[in-house]
Amino acid sequence: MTPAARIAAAITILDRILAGEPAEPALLRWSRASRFAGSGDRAAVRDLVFDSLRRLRSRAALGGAMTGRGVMLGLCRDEGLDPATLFTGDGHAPATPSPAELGAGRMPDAAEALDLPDWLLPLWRASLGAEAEPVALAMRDRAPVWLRVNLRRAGPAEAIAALARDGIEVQRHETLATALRATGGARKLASARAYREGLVELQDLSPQLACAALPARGSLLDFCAGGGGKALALAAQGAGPVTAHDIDPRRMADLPERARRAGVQVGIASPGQVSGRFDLVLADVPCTGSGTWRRSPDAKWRLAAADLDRLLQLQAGILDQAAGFVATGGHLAYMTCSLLEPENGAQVAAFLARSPAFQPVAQQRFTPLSASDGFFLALMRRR
Ligand SMILES: C[S@@+](CC[C@H](N)C(=O)[O-])C[C@H]1O[C@@H](n2cnc3c(N)ncnc32)[C@H](O)[C@@H]1O
Repeated sequence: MTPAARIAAAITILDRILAGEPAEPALLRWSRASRFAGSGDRAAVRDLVFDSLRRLRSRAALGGAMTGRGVMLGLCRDEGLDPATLFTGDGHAPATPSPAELGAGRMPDAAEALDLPDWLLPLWRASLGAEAEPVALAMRDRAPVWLRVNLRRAGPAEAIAALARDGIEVQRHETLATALRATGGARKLASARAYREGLVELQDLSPQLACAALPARGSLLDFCAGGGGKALALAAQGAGPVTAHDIDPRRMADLPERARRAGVQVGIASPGQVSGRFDLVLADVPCTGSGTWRRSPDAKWRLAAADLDRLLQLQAGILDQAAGFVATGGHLAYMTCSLLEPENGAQVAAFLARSPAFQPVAQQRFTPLSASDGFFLALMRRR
């Protein structure tokens, strides 16, 4: 595909997303209907779509319309490309822009330039204070790929060498020995030996830092285990026995295989079948995901105030339930991948106010300025 044909494809996909289709199915539908597109084309079209979604408002302002064409004309202006060289109307290229289209673009206003929805902006500012603008701007860029070295299988040097043999270059984090940032060849990871044999796992730096700050000794219950990323990290750090639980067991379907590959033991508890008390209970609750909008940028535009209200209630209920499984002297770790204070500090403050058996131990918010994805951890202890 020519660069112009890739832009035309991105226009089609963006129009579907703007009409309400989620991004991943829209990309998949295009891929299935475009057998002529090679893997390089698919990756390039995906990047065009995701880069545009991260910067949707500013690009639509620059391009003069909240449409696939408007957003792609905005990309040309943003990146200093002459639209006339890509919007040629030749072959599979997009049609030549009309004079009205060419005249419609303008500079984004202050809110558009941050690429956040209007309704969210006051809450974003209240949550992040002086970091609100730099974090919003960081969320407009692609997220880095981070790997976690699984110390059960290999040390960092061995993992780095195995990755290098498969053409994957990494850089070590300054303080966390198990965290490696992929700087080249990340697309080859799924087939790399280091990944297939469990020497490394894909895990963002922020949850890695959060897990490293937890007391990983004794029994662990991961109450909202999902795919089990945190349970695996803590098992590798030495927690055990480890029990994974999720209200939707299908979300844990791959966990036994992931645990086998990682060389750790994880027991699976069916919904409602958890019993006893644990030294450490994780409540990695469902949240807005506002810290991970670089990876799922369409979620930024789909979130509504009513979703946040519903999530706040769900989180409070899960915290109360999970707290019931913490042993005396044990710890409760509340985690979100959100940057919004009502889901983070305020949720924890309300829990502590209604749960005198618990005392706060530590709280930390991670952002792209200090770590990688937006993430929140509160550690509490049962007296
Ligand atoms: C943020 S995800 C967990 C991600 C996971 N810990 C990981 O590291 O990959 C939240 C999970 O909470 C689960 N969940 C939602 N409501 C729940 C509830 N009431 N009890 C337990 N799990 C719940 C969801 O099914 C979802 O898998």
